[in-house]
Amino acid sequence: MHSSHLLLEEPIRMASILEPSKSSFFPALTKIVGTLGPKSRSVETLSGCLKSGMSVARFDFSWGDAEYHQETLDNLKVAVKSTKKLCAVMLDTVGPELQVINKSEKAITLKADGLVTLTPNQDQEASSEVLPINFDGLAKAVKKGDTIFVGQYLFTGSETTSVWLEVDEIKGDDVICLSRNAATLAGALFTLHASQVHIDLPTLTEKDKEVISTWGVQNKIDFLSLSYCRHAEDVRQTREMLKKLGDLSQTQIFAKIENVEGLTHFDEILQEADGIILSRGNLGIDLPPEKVFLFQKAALYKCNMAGKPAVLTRVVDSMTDNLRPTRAEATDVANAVLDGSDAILLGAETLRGLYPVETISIVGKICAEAEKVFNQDLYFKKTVKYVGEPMTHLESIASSAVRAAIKVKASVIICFTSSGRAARLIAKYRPTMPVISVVIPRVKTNQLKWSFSGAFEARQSLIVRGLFPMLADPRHPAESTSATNESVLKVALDHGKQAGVIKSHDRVVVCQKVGDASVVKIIELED
Ligand SMILES: Nc1ncnc2c1ncn2[C@@H]1O[C@H](COP(=O)(O)OP(=O)(O)O)[C@@H](O)[C@H]1O
Ligand SMILES: C=C(OP(=O)(O)O)C(=O)O
Ligand SMILES: [K+]
Ligand SMILES: [Mg+2]
Repeated sequence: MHSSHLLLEEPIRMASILEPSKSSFFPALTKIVGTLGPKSRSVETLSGCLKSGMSVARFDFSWGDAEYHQETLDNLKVAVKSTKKLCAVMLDTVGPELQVINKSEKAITLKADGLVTLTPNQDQEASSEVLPINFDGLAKAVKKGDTIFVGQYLFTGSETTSVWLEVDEIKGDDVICLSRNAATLAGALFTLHASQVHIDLPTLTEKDKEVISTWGVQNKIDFLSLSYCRHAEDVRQTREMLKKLGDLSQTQIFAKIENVEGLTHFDEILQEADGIILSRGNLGIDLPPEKVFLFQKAALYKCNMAGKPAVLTRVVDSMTDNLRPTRAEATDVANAVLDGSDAILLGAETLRGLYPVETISIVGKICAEAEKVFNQDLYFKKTVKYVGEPMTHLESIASSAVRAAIKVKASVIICFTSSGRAARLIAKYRPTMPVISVVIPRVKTNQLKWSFSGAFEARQSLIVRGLFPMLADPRHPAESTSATNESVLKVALDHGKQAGVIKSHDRVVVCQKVGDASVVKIIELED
């Protein structure tokens, strides 16, 4: 059993597999993003989600109005306060998503080998023969033989509510399709995916812009998930827009790659974006099944080398209705970690699933097991080689901190940072222990009032593998004199001890600036 991503050089003792894992304060280094909805919006459930390891909450504006999402977010804030677990907020756009309009919400039955017409005429009632859609350019975009997929929002693939259509004929603005399987479309929202077809709609729609500039601004969103990102220009335009929205100039843009168009422009998109979401729900139907794993591995590698966080979606769909993942899903979660994901995004599982808390907990446990056998040594060498020489000073410091921490078996790395850059660079080298990133607030002014930076930077590390933020007291001056360094370090150590990640006699690696010099120091605790 030899795989370069695994640290299993010796044949492992089978009995050791059965040894129970030690529980720790941090369920896993890998982060979990939960999509919030009907089954995950009470304060009680949200508290459970936070305690079991969700550190980013995703609000998907493909459905639901601003008021509904606000109620959920307000409950989340209550849960954050009572559990004392930080959680970042991600707004997910609608983008050029095609949807079936079923006003009556009556169930629609489609027969295998039956014909069904997709029409932009929304005055027509949805029925077994006609499905009205929200886009009038489909007839021009597809041709006979193309594949179109219609499924329940966040379809899991195992429902009988999704249908595979083959384009049979184009008639004016209508597209007549042959249904390849029988299905009953039940529910309020159906999305439509035309495989490998360019949809001539903007990546950021008017509705998206409105939601971002109202709901997004009010809630100071940490992340914008840019659905159906297809070009680097999509990210640049979104960035321009955010810049004009006050605090949102600090919002990070995560480009969601969901189709072949995004895959084709992946390198340029990665350069512009702050992070990437590999949206396997849609990619899994846009790509031939045998190619999905290849894109996953290649894209994660590129994100890792660029030092940008990568999020993978759709890992345990079957847990929407079940307490245990399938064997394939359980293995898939572990492989996501070994392939280099920073975070796992749960969709239907937390949104409308029966077991949101249990799902987060099980995914976290699988991630933690996989992290233990991740071949950090090989990964580290590969990354150093990729970066080449000369390294920037900061990158050299960051990689040295990780190397030192592993050599002395440190229990944590404590990294001082204001912009978050140093902590992100440490995470890039995938330390095997948690990194407490102590974000030192900086005073800023817009000539009207004073405020402190740091909150965005702290929350934005909640999506990066291994980083656990702590916001330092703003009364500590930002300049790094040795007296302030010592007092902030003491607070960080106390925080680590309270959390149970640091014990007496542990070694801790600290990365900070002393005067003008960046230093990595190793401290050994007494009691
Ligand atoms: N307020 C601070 N006190 C002590 N050291 C700091 C502080 N802020 C950053 N550092 C250290 O300075 C170096 C540069 O880190 P970086 O995150 O790029 O800083 P900045 O926030 O100034 O961009 C790193 O070694 C980091 O640990
Ligand atoms: C998360 C996904 O997308 P959506 O925004 O449609 O839920 C996905 O396709 O994997
Ligand atoms: K969406
Ligand atoms: Mg999707």
